[in-house]
Amino acid sequence: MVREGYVEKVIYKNEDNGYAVFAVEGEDGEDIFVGNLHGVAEGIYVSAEGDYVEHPTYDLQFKFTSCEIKMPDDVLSIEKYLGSGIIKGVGEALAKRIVKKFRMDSLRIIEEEPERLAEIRGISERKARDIAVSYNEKKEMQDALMFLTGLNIPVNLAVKIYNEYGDEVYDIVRTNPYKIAEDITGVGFRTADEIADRLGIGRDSDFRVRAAIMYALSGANGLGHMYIPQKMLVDKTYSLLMNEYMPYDPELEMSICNQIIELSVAGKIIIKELKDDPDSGELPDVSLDDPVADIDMDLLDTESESNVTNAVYAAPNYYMELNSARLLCELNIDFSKAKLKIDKVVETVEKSENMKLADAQRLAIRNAVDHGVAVITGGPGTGKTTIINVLIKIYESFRMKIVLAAPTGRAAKRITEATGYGAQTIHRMLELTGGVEGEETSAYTFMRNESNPLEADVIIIDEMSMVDSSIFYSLLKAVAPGTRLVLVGDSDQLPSVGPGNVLKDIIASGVFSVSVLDRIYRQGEDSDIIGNAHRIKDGEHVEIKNKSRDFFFVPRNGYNEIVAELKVLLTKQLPSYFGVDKSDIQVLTPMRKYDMGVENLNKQLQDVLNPEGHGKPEHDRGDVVFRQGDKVMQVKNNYKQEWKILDPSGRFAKEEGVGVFNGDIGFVKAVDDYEQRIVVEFDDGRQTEYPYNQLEELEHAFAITIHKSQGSEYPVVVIPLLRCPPKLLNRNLLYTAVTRARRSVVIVGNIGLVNTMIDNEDEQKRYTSFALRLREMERR
Ligand SMILES: Nc1ncnc2c1ncn2[C@@H]1O[C@H](COP(=O)(O)OP(=O)(O)OP(=O)(O)O)[C@@H](O)[C@H]1O
Repeated sequence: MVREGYVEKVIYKNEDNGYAVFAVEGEDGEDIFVGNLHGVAEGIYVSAEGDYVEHPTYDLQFKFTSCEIKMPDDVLSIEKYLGSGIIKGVGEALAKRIVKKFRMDSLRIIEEEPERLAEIRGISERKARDIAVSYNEKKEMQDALMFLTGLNIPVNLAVKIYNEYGDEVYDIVRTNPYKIAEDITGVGFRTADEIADRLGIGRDSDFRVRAAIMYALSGANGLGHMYIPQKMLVDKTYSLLMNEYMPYDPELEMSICNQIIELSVAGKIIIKELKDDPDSGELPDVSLDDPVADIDMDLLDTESESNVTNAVYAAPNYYMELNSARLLCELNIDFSKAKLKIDKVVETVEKSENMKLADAQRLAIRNAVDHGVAVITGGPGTGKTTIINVLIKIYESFRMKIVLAAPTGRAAKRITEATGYGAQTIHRMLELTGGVEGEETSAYTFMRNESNPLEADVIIIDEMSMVDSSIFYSLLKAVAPGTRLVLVGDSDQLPSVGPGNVLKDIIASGVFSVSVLDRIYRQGEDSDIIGNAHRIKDGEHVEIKNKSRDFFFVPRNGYNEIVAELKVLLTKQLPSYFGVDKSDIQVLTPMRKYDMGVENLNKQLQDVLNPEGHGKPEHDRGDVVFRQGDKVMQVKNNYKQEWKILDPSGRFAKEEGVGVFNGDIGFVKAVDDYEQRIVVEFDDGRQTEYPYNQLEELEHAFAITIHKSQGSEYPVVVIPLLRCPPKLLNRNLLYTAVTRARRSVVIVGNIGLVNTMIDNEDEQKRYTSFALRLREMERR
C-alpha cells in the first residue's frame, strides 16, 4: 500500500546506510515510517510503498520497501520544510515569516532571487546569501535523488551515484547510463540497461554495445578466465543485447565487432592472436557456463570454438599475465654453482624426526636450494610439509631470512602449527592497506611492492593452488630480485577461486624446476581418506564398503531421503559418534543451484542447525534470513572491510586490520536492528560488521560448494550426491572434497555417483595464457 505525508520528526537515522525511523503526518494522521531513505529530513514530503507491521515495543509501524522524496508543493509543507532545520540559519519562526511573505513562491525566491529575502525583517543581505547557499546545496542533492529515483533507481543506489558524480549526474546518466556499471560497484550491465531503457536510449547505442562487451568480459573473469576467444565474446555480447525471440540481426553483430576494435584502440581490451600450438595449452576447449558460479553465462555457446585464434583480454588481465611472467622469470636464477651443502642439515632432521627422506624428497630439497624459483607439488601426505620443514632448517643454517605465507588465514595457521615457524597470509605479508588502486582487477594497495619489497632471502608459499593471478602478481611485485621463491601446493586441487590457474600454468610452462611427490608417507595407512584420495586422483575406482573407520557411504534415494538423512547426521549422529561440535562438520556440495545446491541446502540445514528461536534476533534479506548463530561465508574479496580481534575480556581490540576474503567462514554473533548491521566473527577470531545493505557479501555456510572449500580442512566432511548434469560431477571436484577432511568423509545419497565422478576427467578448465607468456619470456 502507498502512504504519503510530511516528515514531522526524524526519530533515528543512520547516515551510512540510510536506515531511518521517522514520523509522517499523512491524511489519516501520524504514522511511524521505517526503512531506508537517505536524505530524510523533517518537513520533506514522502510517498512510500510498504505495509504495516507490529513492533513489540513501538506498536504499529509502516515498513516501507520504497520511498520517494517529493518537493513540498503547498504552503504548509513549504513552511514545514523550511522550518525543519534543514537549512542553516532558518528556524521555525523565520520559515513562517518567509512563507507568509512569499507564499508558494518561497522556494523559488530562495533559489533564484535570494536577495529578496532581505525584504523580511531580521534577514540581512549576508544572511540571505547564506540561506540561498545552504538551500541550494540540499536542493541539489534532493533534485538529483528525485531524478534518479524517478528512473526507478532505489534510493540507496541513487545516493551512491550522486556521491560519485555530483552535479554531473544528469549529463552522465542521460548520455551514458552504462558508465554507472563501470564506476559503481554493485551495478551491472542489466541495471544500467534498465535505466537506459527508461531514458529511451537506443538499443543499438554504441555505449550499450561497449558496456555489454565489458560485462561479458568481466563475467568470464568472474568464472576464472583471464581472456576469452573473440568469437565467444561476440556471441555472449550478442545474447546480452538481444533476447532469444528476436530475429538474428547481422548489423548488431557487426557493431559488436566494431566496438571490440574501438575498445581495443581505447586500450580497454587487448586482442592477441594465439597460435594453435598443441604444446602451449593456451587454448583449452572450455565452457564458460560454470554451474558453481553466480554469473549467468548460460548463454554462451562453446561448441564451435576449437579454431579460435583471437584472445580478448580486459587490459589489466593481459598486463597482469605479461608482467607476472617477466617478474617470475627474473627471479629464476640458477644458484647451483654455489653448491650449497645441505646433507648435514638433512641428516640432522632425519635423526630428530626418526625417518629417512626418499630420493624424490631429497631431490625436491636440492632443487629448491639450487633454483631461484622452485615448485613442489604432491597430493595429501606425500611430504610437502616435511620438505618445507627441512628447507626452513637449511635456510636457517645459511642464516637466510625466511618468510612463510599461505593464501588463507586457516592455511597459514596450519603451516605455522606444522613447522613451528610463524606463517602469515599473503595479504598480511604484503601489508594490505585497504585502499584500492585503479580498476577492479588491478592491484590493491599493499605497502609491500616494487618500491618497498619484502625483506627476505627466501619466500615459501604453501597451498599455492589457491593463489589467483591477482594476488600472485602483487606478491611478485614485492619480491626483490635475488630472493628465492618456493611454491608448494597440490596441483590436482581445483584452481583458485579467483581468476587464473597459476600453479598449473607455472608447471605446464616447463620453465621452472618442478618436483612432483607421489608417494604417500602419512602414518596410519588404514586411513581410507588418503588412500581413496590418491585412488581418485589416479582415476581408480574406490571400494564402496562400510568397514572403514573414516570413509563412510550412506546410500539414500532421491532428494527427500538425502535431506532427511543430512539433518539427522548433522544434528545427532555425527556429533555424538565423532565427539565433535556441530560446527566442525562441513557439508560440501558440487553445485550452487538445483536441489543439492548450496542455496537450497542452506535453507534446509538452517532449519535444524540454527532454527528460529525465542529472542534470537534475525534479519530478512529477500528470502534469506540471517539469524544470530548462523554459519556464514564471505563471498567476495573486500580489501577495505575493517576487522578487529578482541582480547579475552571482549572489550578491547588486541589486533585490528582490513580485508575479508572470499571463502572466509564464521558465525553471526549479533543482528542489530537498531544499528542495522550484522556482526560476524570468523573462525580465526576476526570480528567485522556488515551494514544491512552490504549483506550481498555474505551467504550461509552450513553447506558450501566444493569450490569454495579449497585450502580449508574440516574434521568431518559430508558430501551429498544426487544425479545432476554430468559436467558438475567430475574427478577433480571429488578429489578436492575428499582431501578437505581430517577425520572423516561421509558420502550420502546416490553412492554409484562416486565412481561416475572418478570416471569423469572433464575439468573446469580456464582460459589463461600465463604458461605461454612464461615460455615467451624465457625465450627472450
Ligand atoms: N620419507 C618419509 N618417511 C617416513 N615418513 C615420512 C616421510 N616423509 C613424510 N613422512 C611423514 O608423512 C606424513 C605426511 O607428511 P607431510 O605432512 O609432510 O605431507 P603433506 O604433503 O604436507 O600432506 P598434507 O598436504 O596432507 O598436509 C608426516 O607424518 C610425515 O612425518
